[in-house]
Amino acid sequence: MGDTKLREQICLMAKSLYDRGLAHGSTGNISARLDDGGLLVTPTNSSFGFLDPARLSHFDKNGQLIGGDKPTKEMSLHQAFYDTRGAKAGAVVHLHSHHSVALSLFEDNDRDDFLPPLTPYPIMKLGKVKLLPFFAPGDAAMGEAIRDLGGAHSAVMLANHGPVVAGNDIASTVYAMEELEAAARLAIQTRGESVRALTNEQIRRLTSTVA
Ligand SMILES: O=C(CO)COP(=O)(O)O
Ligand SMILES: [Zn+2]
Repeated sequence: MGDTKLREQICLMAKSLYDRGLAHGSTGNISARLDDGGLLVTPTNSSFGFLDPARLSHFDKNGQLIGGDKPTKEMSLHQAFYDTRGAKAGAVVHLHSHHSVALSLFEDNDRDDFLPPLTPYPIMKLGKVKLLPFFAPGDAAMGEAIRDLGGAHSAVMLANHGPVVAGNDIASTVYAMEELEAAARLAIQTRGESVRALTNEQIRRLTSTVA
């Protein structure tokens, strides 16, 4: 996407997340690829509700900061997804969304498949979400942890911190993130109840026809 349009889209998506309580205070960050291989990134300590398109951090295709405010302190996290997922990664979104964080606090999570398989869309849009250990905001070690996954996951959950999703473009990445949060919410609401989860066969069919 071109510069002007992408700036507008990042700010529009960020405000939509903020308005619905998915990105409170100054939490979260977004990055997205420009047509020329550069990156637009939300500035550090900015609120998703009040982003200025003209002040987004702008990196050229060689990773040099060439404009805008100081970028998010989670650049290592974002860069690790771009480096390991290649052309599949056109945008990365990180949030501190409430239900995803809440679900990560329980001891009995499946670390290789964080979300219980209750409904189709999270499976279709995210695949298996890897649960990673806690990393403090700004810790470059989380970038290394993503690199260690070798690009196998489009979504990870940082325990006690927040989810990170990479996707083809800004819109589909935000939508996938919303699936993660909705699935975590459903998992919490049904926790301890005797629910009918999707069967392995149903999951297999969903993942073989991902759209
Ligand atoms: O989510 C955040 C830290 O993990 C927000 O950090 P930034 O304000 O630097 O983007
Ligand atoms: Zn964070």
